[in-house]
Amino acid sequence: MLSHQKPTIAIVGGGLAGLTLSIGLTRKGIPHTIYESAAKFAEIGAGIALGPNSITALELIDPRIKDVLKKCVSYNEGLDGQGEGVGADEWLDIRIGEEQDFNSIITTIRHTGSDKPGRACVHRAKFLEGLIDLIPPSTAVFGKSLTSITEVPSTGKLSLSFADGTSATADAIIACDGIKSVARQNYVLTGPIDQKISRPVFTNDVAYRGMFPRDRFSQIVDGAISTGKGNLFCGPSSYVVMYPVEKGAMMNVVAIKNISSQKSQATSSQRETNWVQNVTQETMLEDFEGWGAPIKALLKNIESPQRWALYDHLPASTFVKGRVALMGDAAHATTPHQGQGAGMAFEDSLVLSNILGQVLNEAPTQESEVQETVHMNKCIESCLQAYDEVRRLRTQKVTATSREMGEIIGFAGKGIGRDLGKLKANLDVRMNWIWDVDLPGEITRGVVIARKLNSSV
Ligand SMILES: Cc1cc2nc3c(=O)[nH]c(=O)nc-3n(C[C@H](O)[C@H](O)[C@H](O)COP(=O)(O)OP(=O)(O)OC[C@H]3O[C@@H](n4cnc5c(N)ncnc54)[C@H](O)[C@@H]3O)c2cc1C
Repeated sequence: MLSHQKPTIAIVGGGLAGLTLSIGLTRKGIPHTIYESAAKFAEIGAGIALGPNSITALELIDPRIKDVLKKCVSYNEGLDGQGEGVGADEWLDIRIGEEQDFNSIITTIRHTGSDKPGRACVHRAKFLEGLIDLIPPSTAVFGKSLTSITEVPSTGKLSLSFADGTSATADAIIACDGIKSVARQNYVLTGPIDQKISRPVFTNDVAYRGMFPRDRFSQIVDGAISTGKGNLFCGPSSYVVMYPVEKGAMMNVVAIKNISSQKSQATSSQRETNWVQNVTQETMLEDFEGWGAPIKALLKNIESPQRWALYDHLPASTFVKGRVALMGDAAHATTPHQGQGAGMAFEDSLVLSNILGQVLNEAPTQESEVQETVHMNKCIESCLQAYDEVRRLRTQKVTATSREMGEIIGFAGKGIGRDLGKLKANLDVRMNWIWDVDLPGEITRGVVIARKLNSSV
């Protein structure tokens, strides 16, 4: 009797998607290797907000992530270490950012009816450090920049070629190589209609980022903005969001401007071919003319400002080709307006690691090595198809509604504009479908689909 063959899985990219998938696969006992192009795992020193769905996904991927979060998560001020207490359901205060009426409140967006706090924020680099500790040693190989994927008919394996001239083989490839994904452009989406879909699309939004020690922040805004919770200020075609990170020691600030109406020299898309540009403070401040003094003061205190062009993806017809799947930003990059890009990557990791874990582990042993390979490959394909079916529509809806969110909080929402009553009515409920997802139910749905596909001839 043959022993049961375990597939080898290649994860391309060790960002938040690749790392959480690796943790999930490890928990399910599925061997894998991460191929990362950089010399080490790295994240930028900015904050990231995690919705209730994101926290649930992380905790279900591996309960040890709870401990990682405990060490670095920040909740609204006054809540205990579990994020419980008065105001635990609050996500963001939405306020007017313009000089006139500065700081007047439009609404407080809340997440009600769940045990998860409405707001949880982490410092990216610190959170990443904690995740790295959960990856078994020798799981990752660095300096491996994927250039192409090919099938090897003689062995039934997939071959990964890297920029340094080396290659590797695997039974399945999960591409977590980010918004500019090579796997997306060169392997999964190569059909005639995929040219535009496979590449990132400039959304006409640009972002500026700042991080301030809490006391310094209070001094700059002269106490006008609370440091105890998340605040989002709205302005014309723009918004500025800020929230505490590092247990309240630091304040993360992100200022976003939609520049589609700035027609000065060339079209905005022609101008934003550089993803990150160094700009002068004057250029940055021009984008926030007419804003309240505390916001302008914050922007003035961002040293060496950089302007990040924001991109997302048009909806792909599939995330999967054979035994290669796209995950995280490689599959469905989104604007940050709903704070859900990483959250969707965590949900992907949870669903995919569980489908693979359950369905691969229950596959019956075959009589010959050849049959074993054929059966295992079919099983992998079924799992990836099921992942695609469960994850594609939800994640693409997040990308679409995120663009809408940007318009709404920039006073340009269709049928909403500057009507504060309509704005409140929309914002109060728009996140619920994202936050209230039944993740265990989604896993079960995926497993059922995979089993069904696997049993069909
Ligand atoms: C301004 C801004 C604010 C945001 N705020 C939030 C927020 O508050 N909440 C939230 O949930 N999300 C937020 N996001 C989105 C979030 O940052 C992303 O969705 C998330 O980081 C995607 O993770 P990823 O692992 O899929 O991709 P990435 O982080 O891009 O990681 C890709 C990895 O693959 C590697 N790689 C790339 N190409 C190759 C290759 N060819 N071969 C091998 N390795 C490769 C890279 O080095 C990298 O390590 C925000 C995004 C922006 C721009």
